[in-house]
Amino acid sequence: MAKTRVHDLAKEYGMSSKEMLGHLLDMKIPAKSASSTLEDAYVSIVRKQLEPILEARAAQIEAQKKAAEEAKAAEEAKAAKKAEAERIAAEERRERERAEEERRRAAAEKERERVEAERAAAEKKAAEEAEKNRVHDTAPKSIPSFTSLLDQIAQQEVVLKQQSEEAAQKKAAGQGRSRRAESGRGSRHAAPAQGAAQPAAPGATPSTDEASNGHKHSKKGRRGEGAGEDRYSRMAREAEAYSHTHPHSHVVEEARVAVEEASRESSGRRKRRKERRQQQAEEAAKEQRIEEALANDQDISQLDTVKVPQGATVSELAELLGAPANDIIKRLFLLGTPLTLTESMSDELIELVADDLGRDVNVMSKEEENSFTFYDDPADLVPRAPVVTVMGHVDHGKTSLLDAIRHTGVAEGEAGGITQAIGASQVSVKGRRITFIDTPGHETFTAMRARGAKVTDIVILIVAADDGVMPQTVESINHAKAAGVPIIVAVNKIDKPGANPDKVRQELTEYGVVPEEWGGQNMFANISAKKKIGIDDLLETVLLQADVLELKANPNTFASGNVLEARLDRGRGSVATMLVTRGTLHVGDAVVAGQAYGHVRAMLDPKGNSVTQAGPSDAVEILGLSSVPMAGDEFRVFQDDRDARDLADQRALKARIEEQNRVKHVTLENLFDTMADAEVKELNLIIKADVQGSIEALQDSLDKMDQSEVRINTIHSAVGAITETDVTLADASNAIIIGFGVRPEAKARAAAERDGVEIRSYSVIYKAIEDIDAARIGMLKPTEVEVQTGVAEVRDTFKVPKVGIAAGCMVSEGELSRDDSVRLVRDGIVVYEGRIASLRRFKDDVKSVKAGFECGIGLENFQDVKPGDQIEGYRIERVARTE
Ligand SMILES: Nc1nc2c(ncn2[C@@H]2O[C@H](COP(=O)(O)OP(=O)(O)OP(=O)(O)O)[C@@H](O)[C@H]2O)c(=O)[nH]1
Repeated sequence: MAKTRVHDLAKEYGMSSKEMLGHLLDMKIPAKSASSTLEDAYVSIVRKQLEPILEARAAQIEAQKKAAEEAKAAEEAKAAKKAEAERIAAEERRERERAEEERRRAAAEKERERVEAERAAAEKKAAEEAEKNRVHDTAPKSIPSFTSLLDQIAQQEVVLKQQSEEAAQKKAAGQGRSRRAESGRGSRHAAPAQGAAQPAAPGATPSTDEASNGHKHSKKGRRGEGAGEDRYSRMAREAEAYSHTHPHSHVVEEARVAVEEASRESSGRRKRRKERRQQQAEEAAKEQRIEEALANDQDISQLDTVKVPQGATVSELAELLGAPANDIIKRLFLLGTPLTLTESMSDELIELVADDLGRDVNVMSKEEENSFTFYDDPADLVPRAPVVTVMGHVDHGKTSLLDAIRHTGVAEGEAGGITQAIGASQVSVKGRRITFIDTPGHETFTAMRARGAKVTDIVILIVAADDGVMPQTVESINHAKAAGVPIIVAVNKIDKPGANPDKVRQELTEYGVVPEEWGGQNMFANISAKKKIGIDDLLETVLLQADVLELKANPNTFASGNVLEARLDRGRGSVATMLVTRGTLHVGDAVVAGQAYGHVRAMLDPKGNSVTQAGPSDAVEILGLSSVPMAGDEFRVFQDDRDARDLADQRALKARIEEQNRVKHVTLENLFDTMADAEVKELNLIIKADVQGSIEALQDSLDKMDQSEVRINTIHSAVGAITETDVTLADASNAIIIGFGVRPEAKARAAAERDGVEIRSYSVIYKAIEDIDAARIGMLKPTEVEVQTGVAEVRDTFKVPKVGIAAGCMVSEGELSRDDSVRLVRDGIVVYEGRIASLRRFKDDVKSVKAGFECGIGLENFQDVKPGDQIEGYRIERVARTE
């Protein structure tokens, strides 16, 4: 059903998420935060209820909009009116100036005419006088001479010129700047234009005009006068005058605002363009992600989800979500879980905070986090062998079936008849290969079996015909179904009297496993693993199922796949069984698997043959890794050695930080429980084992224990010897260290003694479970306690008649007694557990040897002693239970 998020709905209604959440609360509709989703039914209720509110809001918004528009229009009208008034005033002023100029010019003309008339009159009078003098032959002394008259005229002309120049200067004072501002027009060209501002005097003589303009103007300039004032000059003058008279004019202001707006718009456009480009790039990237996800059969609905590693710190989460760390701290505080930046968060907290922020997160386990995604062109894919896992109830015949398939005697060699680690084998049927992953069969190995189903293509469910469907049969079905792996049923032990294969078929239908012949999906084969009946038929069925699945992979690329099992081998170091799922793995390749890194030094196929390469669906054991990866870790080859090393280093660093944080790890659950039940006791454990399978088996059993009174916390678990770091961690967190098939290093033992940390070692898983259970009931009131007696270091070995190989030792700690139980430890791994066959000092049998003395030790039924080994002595002391 389609769902709508609260914040989307809020946005649609133009309200904040908070407001919407308030409405939802009023309507009693459950919604936690802005990102909570609402069912369609709720959404329609919300729409109905919010209708009146919406209408009122819409009306309000409309009214506001209208008022704003009206105010804007009024403002505009006012501005226009003001501008018009100013324009009219400017026009009037210009008109006045023009009239004044006209008047001045008319006066000057009148004056010139008067002077001209006077001059003419004077000339006439002078001429008459001269005629008179000539007639009377005497020169009258009182009559002005012609020269003086000319001088008089000249003086009058100077006055006229001065008047004219004054007028011109007055005008020029207002025009000078605008002329200079006039682009492409020099002042020499603009100057004649000022004369042209007045109506040109048709009768004006060149001399008069030149006199008024200082005789500087060219003919061209004078021609311009006739065409009226230059347009640009006038505009400039007007603008200048306007800006002077109206220094804060709204027009100027409006222009400035308009320019700003325009530039803002252009930067806004740029921003929008950039955003659009970004959006397009994001969409393209998303499309590609979707294509790749589809090609890899992934869930595309998860693409917008932020991936957060399990145990992320507050600052890491902030960075991943792109949210301020303070914001997250605040939210955590409100949730009642105050954490600092460097403290890690539980899965629930991460999800709660992210939900609060309206984000989708996927809290990834280490396995998921370390997984790689590859994309192959379909053209590069070629058919590959099926990978098969045999599952079923204990003793229904898994080992016998694998044995029958391999024609080897594995079942007889197995300690206690229980397969304890994932191995792999490969068989060839009709020229086609099938890879088998050998999963363990006891109930405690459920976790590992689940992983077996994950890496496999087909599950063979083995059901004993005499026993029928049992609890682990059902579990196996569930695991296979959860992993989406098809099930082929092998009905075993059909050789037994009373075997009823059809009854098995009938029972299985209840669990959705229906034979093809009955119209179902599952292929069935009746077999006898012991008598090797029907095995070929079963294998052919497997090939048939593989054909249906059309299994393919690209072999021509760098290799990747999964670690099936890994352990620390005393001679060879880290040994890992890898299943190649893609590409081809070569000797010499740089590999990263979990935190382990290294070059493939050597490769062995399931038969123990040395090989140089392994392709898709091949399982190989590889040597050369720096440390022991975890079963289930993904591995991949890097072309550049440095990349491989960097990735492994990063992961190791991250793991260390997480481990440090784990001690102060807080979960909501813890918090609530502690508050609810202050009496709750906790048993903290650190589990170290020789193989990952043992850890998972132990953990699985622990999880099933009743933890209502005592909570069992595994604060750390890993493959390898018990180290000083483990003891430090145990000390800091008040934990007990459980060693399964491993022993503490000398430094670790010393630290444990110093700090009072308890280390308990086991070789049988059930014993460990039993002890922990006992501890849980009585909060560690064990009936048996192991007491360490002494430790001897093997310096040399020698042959002793009847005893075999004996060890020349130096007792380094305590006192070793003849009756002590012992274990032989090599590189932190328990190689042997048993008793002392002989204890001697210089050929004499002795009862005990103290620290600092040499001795010869022979072990019961064990000859493989090597220099450097440690022999640890211990006694089991019984302690009476007090309850
Ligand atoms: N009669 C008969 N006995 C069988 C057959 N297959 C296995 N068995 C016996 O059943 C017992 C259990 O067989 P396993 O192969 O060890 O069974 P498993 O499921 O591997 O057991 P775990 O490893 O303990 O989970 C052994 O004693 C086998 O000899 C069969 O086809 N017929």
